[in-house]
Amino acid sequence: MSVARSVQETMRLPPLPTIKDILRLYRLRALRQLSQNFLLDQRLTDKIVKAAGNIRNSEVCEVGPGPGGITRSILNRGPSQLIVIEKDRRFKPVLDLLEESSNQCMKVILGDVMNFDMSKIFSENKRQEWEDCPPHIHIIGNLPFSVSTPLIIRWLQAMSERKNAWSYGRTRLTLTFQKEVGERMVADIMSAQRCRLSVMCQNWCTVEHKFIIPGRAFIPKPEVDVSVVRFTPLVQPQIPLPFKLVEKVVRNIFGFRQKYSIRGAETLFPVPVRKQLGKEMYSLADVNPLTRPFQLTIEEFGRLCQAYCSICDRDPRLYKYNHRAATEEREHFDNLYDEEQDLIEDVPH
Ligand SMILES: C[S@@+](CC[C@H](N)C(=O)[O-])C[C@H]1O[C@@H](n2cnc3c(N)ncnc32)[C@H](O)[C@@H]1O
Repeated sequence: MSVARSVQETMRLPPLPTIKDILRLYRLRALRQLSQNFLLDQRLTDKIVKAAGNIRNSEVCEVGPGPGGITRSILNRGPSQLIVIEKDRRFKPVLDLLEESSNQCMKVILGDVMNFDMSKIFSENKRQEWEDCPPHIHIIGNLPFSVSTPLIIRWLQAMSERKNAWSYGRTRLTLTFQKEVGERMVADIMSAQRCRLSVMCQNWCTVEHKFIIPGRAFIPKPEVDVSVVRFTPLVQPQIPLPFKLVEKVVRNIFGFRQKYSIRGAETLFPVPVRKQLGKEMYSLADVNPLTRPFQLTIEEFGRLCQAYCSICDRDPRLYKYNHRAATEEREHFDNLYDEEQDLIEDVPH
């Protein structure tokens, strides 16, 4: 019998707080005041944890445990360690009770997951080389939608730099998102949902849309349904370039979703040279400028990013150009290139 199993069998977890308990605990009339949607149905919390894969003897970090529904399902599956990171200190007493019953398997950390550095929280012996199998470390969470989407962007960047939890190797993530966001993350080319998020997620990860939880399963019920999505970082991203650079090119190209993709690519450059450099970028990349953004494969985005780099390496000031910057900064660039264009045109051919 494994150590994890014997620990699990002696564990007596306190019952999950009921809706009434939560209302009483927080002296609330309505749960809506907490701006959170809780999952108190154990069949569903078990299903989320199962979607993460086999976590027995693994180290797990749960983000946003709240009253601990998913936490219980994690503990019941026998991890060797569970660290939970919760921002709202009102959940601390409930989580402390769970910690006490967990045979020292669980640790509660009050903190904001957006700025939390996980590069030291797991055991050293769990580290794996990036090229090896993913480590026996899992991150699981049902966070508010307003947190989970910016968080995954931040974490994709951390993965690309092998920082944070990804200093341990290709740590897997199982998270919930608003259904439409989850569908965008896995959207293929030509699909209506294909967007910047699809390209960014799929460039660094294998993304699996596991299942949908109807909004009515949550308390209080959100207006939308919820997707459970699992991310496994790729050994080699399809576009092996810095995150910020890829993000900039993909964001600009999707800036005009229904237009020819070259229209968005042109906004990477100051107005006076925009048409000319946009054309050069597509020619260098050997991509048809009349494709729409959602028709471009990640490989084509990769060639466009490489072409953008070649153009900027010739004139590194271009790397700094941002067509969404404050008017003053943008105009500075536009005037600069306007004057230079005049000079070029004045030179006799
Ligand atoms: C939607 S509730 C879900 C709670 C629980 N996981 C469940 O499924 O019932 C989200 C939880 O995330 C916590 N949370 C929100 N923002 C957070 C952040 N930035 N860092 C850590 N926890 C956060 C909230 O306090 C809340 O407990």
